[in-house]
Amino acid sequence: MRVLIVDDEPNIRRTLRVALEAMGHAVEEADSPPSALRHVERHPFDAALLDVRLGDESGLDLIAPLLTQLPRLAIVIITAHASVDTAVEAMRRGAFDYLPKPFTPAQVRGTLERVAKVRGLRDQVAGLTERVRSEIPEVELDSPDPQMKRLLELARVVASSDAAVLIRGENGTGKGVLARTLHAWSRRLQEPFVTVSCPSLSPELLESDLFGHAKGAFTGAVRETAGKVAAAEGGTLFLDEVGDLPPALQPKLLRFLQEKRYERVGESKTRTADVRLLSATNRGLEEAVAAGTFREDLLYRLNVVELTLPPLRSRTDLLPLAEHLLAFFALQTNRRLTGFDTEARAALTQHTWPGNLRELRNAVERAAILAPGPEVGRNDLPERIAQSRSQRGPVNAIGVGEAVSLEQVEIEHIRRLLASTSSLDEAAQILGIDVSTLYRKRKLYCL
Ligand SMILES: Nc1ncnc2c1ncn2[C@@H]1O[C@H](COP(=O)(O)OP(=O)(O)OP(=O)(O)O)[C@@H](O)[C@H]1O
Repeated sequence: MRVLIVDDEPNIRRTLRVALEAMGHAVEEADSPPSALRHVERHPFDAALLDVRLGDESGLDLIAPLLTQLPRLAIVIITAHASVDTAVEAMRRGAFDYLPKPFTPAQVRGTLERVAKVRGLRDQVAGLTERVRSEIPEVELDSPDPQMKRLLELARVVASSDAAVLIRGENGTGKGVLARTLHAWSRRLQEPFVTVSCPSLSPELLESDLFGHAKGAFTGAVRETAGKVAAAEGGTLFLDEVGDLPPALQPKLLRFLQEKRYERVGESKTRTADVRLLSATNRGLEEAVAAGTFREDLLYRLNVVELTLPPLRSRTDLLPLAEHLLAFFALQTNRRLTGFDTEARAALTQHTWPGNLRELRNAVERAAILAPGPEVGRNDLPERIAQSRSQRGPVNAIGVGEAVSLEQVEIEHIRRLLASTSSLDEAAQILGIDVSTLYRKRKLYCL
C-alpha cells in the first residue's frame, strides 16, 4: 500500500518508515498539515499514520480535509497522549483506527493488515454491486454455435483441474476472456489472476517481471520486487502470446512448470510457488519448434490440454453475439436500441471479421453511440463493414462443407442463383421455396 506518515518528530517518522518499508509498503512523509495536504493532492494514498499533536496544531483537525481529498483514505491516529476521549473523537471524525505510543512494529503491521483487509472487502463489494447493476454481462460465453459448445464443455472439465492449458486462436477471438473464465471456474477463483504479456518487455525485464529481482540486480533495480509468479501465488498465471517468450527464458519457465521452483534475478535462493499456468498463442508453435525458436519440451508442458477458439467468420452465432453486445452498450450508454435493421444484419453477416470479436465489439460500441436509434442501420457500422458486400465481390470462396454458418452459405447460394436465373420465380422454383419467401430473404440479406 501507499502510506503517508504525518508527524513533526523526525525520529518517529524514520522509525515508522523503516518498519513500513520492511513490510513492503511505499512510504511518504509529511511534517505538518500543509505538507500532508500537498502530498494527498499529488498521490492516491491508501493509509495515513497521523500524529495527534503536530506542533501547535491538532492532527484531529486534519482528518476532515484529508478525507475530502481522498474519501477512501484509512487514517490511523497515533499519539503519546492516549485517552479514550481522543480515540472516540478521532473515530467520530472518520479515522479508521487508533495507535497509542509507544507501539511495536507488530502493532503497526496488525493495523495495516486490517486496513488492507477492509479495503479488499470494499473493492469486492464495489465489484459485486457493479456486476449486479449491469444486468447484461459484457462477455457472453454461452453460444448456440456447435464449435463453441464443444469448446466450453471441454473448458468446464479442464477448469477444475490444475493442468496447464494452451489457448489457441486468431487475434481477438477471446483467448484472454477464456483464460479468465477458466480461472473463474476453478477452485482458485478467490485467488489472483495475473497476466504476463510476453512480447511487451525486453528479455531481461520480462524475466524480472515474471520471477522478480533482488535489489541491485541490474541498473535501476533500486528495490527488490517479487515478480508476477509470486503475485499469482495460489491463483493463476496467464502467459499471453507465449510464442514470443525469449529463448533465454524458456528453460527457466520449463523448470518452473516441472518443479514449481524459481529464482529471482540476481539471487541464488530458490523459491517455490503454487501457481496454475495458462498460456495463449495466435501462431503455430509447431512451426516455431521446427524453426528452433521454441523448445519442444516446453510446448508439451504448456499444452497438456489445448483449447482452440474458432475465428468469428466460422461461428454461426454472429448475429446473437452482435445483439448481445448491442444490448450491453445500450445499457451502458443509457440508450434505447432495439436491434439491427435488415441491411445492417446483412452487412454484419457478410463481413469476414479479420479482427474477430474485438472488431465486432468495437463496431457495435461505435454503432451504439452513433445510431440515431432505435434500430442500428448499415451506415452506423464502420465503413469497411458497411461496404463488405462489394469487397467480397460476386464470386466468393465459400464452399459447402466449409467451416461457415448456414446463413453465410444460404446468402452465397441465393446470390449466385439470382445471377444465373432470369426471374425470381425461376430461382424460387430451383430453391424449392415460395417466391414470397425468396423475396423476403433477398430483402433480409440485401441481395
Ligand atoms: N464471448 C465474448 N463475448 C463478448 N465479448 C467478447 C467475448 N470474447 C471476447 N470478447 C471481447 O473481444 C475482445 C478481445 O478479447 P481477448 O482480448 O480475450 O482476445 P484475444 O484472443 O486474447 O486477443 P489477442 O490475440 O489480440 O490478445 C475483448 O474486448 C473482449 O471483451
